[in-house]
Amino acid sequence: MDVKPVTHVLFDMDGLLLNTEDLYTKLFQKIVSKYGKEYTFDVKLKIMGTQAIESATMVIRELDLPMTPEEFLQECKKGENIFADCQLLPGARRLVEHLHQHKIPIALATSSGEESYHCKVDKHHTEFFSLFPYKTFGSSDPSVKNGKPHPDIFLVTAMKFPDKPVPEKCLVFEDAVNGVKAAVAAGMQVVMVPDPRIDKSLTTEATLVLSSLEEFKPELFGLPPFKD
Ligand SMILES: O=c1[nH]cc([C@@H]2O[C@H](COP(=O)(O)O)[C@@H](O)[C@H]2O)c(=O)[nH]1
Repeated sequence: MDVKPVTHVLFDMDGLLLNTEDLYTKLFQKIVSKYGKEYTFDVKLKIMGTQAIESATMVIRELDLPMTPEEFLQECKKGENIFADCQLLPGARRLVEHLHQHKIPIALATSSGEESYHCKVDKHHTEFFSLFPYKTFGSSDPSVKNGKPHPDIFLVTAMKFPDKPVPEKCLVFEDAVNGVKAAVAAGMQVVMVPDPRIDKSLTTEATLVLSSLEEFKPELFGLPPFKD
């Protein structure tokens, strides 16, 4: 594990900061059940981290659904209140507040669109996400030409920092294989906190693999250590 010091930190959102992946599974299963299909983890694995229209296109193709991506996204929109009471994942608050207190530049880089972000954040997490001065919403940001696993979203987000860090100085936190691939393609180091169902062989591109953000030691990447 070849670890280099970093100065800027970029966070994925779904499945990394927020426990929305189980909710996505419930939402997608509800939609595909109408066609007698099962939203398996194998299918989910391919879709996690991709942008809305790509997610819809892939699930339709994988499960052979008789609908257009637009129709699928309309169905998702009808069920989006499922995200309203989502929770922060263990370790997320402590890590983000710690970096904020130590004035480490941080940003949010989620493939979700801005509208989807608000469904997840507005009820309980506005104050927490106000700690991120820079945010990129892949599904609704035209400057993100290609979604994860392409590097665009992380390169676009890094350019939002006034001091324009080089990719090597950026550390990405991700849960999805597509997100890790995007970070590596962007030339950034990446800490992966994968769903336990993800096969170990799919985590080898990450700089470091943790089972929870609670395990993270900032000093490993030259960041200020936790006091406690
Ligand atoms: O079961 C699913 N998980 C995740 C996604 C997609 O993964 C992205 C999660 O964004 P991120 O991990 O970059 O925060 C969202 O765009 C969402 O559409 C999905 O479609 N289905």
